[in-house]
Amino acid sequence: MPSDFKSIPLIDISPFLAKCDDPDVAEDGGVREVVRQLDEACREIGFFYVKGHGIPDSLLKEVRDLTRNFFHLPYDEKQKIKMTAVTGFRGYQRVGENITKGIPDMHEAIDCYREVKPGMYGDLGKTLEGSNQWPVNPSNFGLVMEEYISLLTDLARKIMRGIALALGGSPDEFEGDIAGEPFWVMRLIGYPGFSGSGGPRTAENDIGCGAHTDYGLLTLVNQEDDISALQVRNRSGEWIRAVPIPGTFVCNIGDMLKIWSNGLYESTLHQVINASPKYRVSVAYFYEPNFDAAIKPSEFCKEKTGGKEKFEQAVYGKHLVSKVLTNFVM
Ligand SMILES: N=C(N)NCCCC[C@H](N)C(=O)O
Ligand SMILES: O=C(O)CCC(=O)C(=O)O
Ligand SMILES: [Fe+2]
Repeated sequence: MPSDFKSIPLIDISPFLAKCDDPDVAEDGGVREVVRQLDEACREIGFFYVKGHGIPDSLLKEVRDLTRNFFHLPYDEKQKIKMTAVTGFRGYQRVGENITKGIPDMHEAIDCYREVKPGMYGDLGKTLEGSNQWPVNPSNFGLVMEEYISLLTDLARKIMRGIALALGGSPDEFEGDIAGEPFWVMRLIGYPGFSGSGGPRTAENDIGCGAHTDYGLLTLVNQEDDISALQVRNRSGEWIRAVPIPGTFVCNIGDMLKIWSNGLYESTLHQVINASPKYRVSVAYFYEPNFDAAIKPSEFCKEKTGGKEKFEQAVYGKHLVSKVLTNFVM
């Protein structure tokens, strides 16, 4: 359960990043302070901002600019990389194609996943087999995105080392069988501005992305600097805004970390409503377990939470595929 938080904390992770791969990482004072802040944010909220993450501001902006420019192209151009079951659900989906709890979301997106080669995970992986579809214009689109993905994969792996320490484990708790071969998902998302001309606002025309939790371990959202649209639900059901803080990522916990920590950390409900007249883009990167990892409450988290398993084991890839298949009707 999240608490009745009213705002989301900002954590400067630079002291931790400097030491996170050292064998004696847990002994450093600066590291311990970052770990304490991570623990508090993950227990009470499931969301936090990070700064001091080392990803240049210029790259964060370039990725958003490429995304925005693509969505501003005519539909004919965008549908050249259309997402279908045949493309392994990779590619472009238009506004209203993604569905959350039965209601079409008011966003368009390009969905990307770590490559899945034919037969790689047997039947489990079939749905997502394929490689990503990048727009051909501008010609560096795919390269920039792949560079970004590789930097974020490394950053997320490091933050997960901090989270492992925050839970009271060893730093490499999530490496090996859990996330030694991390799957990742990335969504380039565009939310049309609210025009006010389509009549009164209803759930059907208002919600950029309906209330949901994320599926994996840790999400890093690169959002627009000047539009506040992402909202996070606290214990009383109030929606607290994750107002943009330029140069930061909004991070949040996914379902697999909730299970692994036996509920010590929560995957918190969130939604997106773009009430501004301006078009909003965001780029959400999801750091996930190994595709075929079976995730269950860890022994030491179980001990800390009364000794009983609160959640059943889940195979990450199965969880993801079941979501993908209900997010789109095709
Ligand atoms: N890979 C992640 N986490 N994607 C989040 C998308 C959330 C919306 C989706 N229709 C849903 O209902 O889950
Ligand atoms: O656009 C955002 O700020 C968040 C998007 C999100 O929650 C998601 O794609 O899972
Ligand atoms: Fe989300």
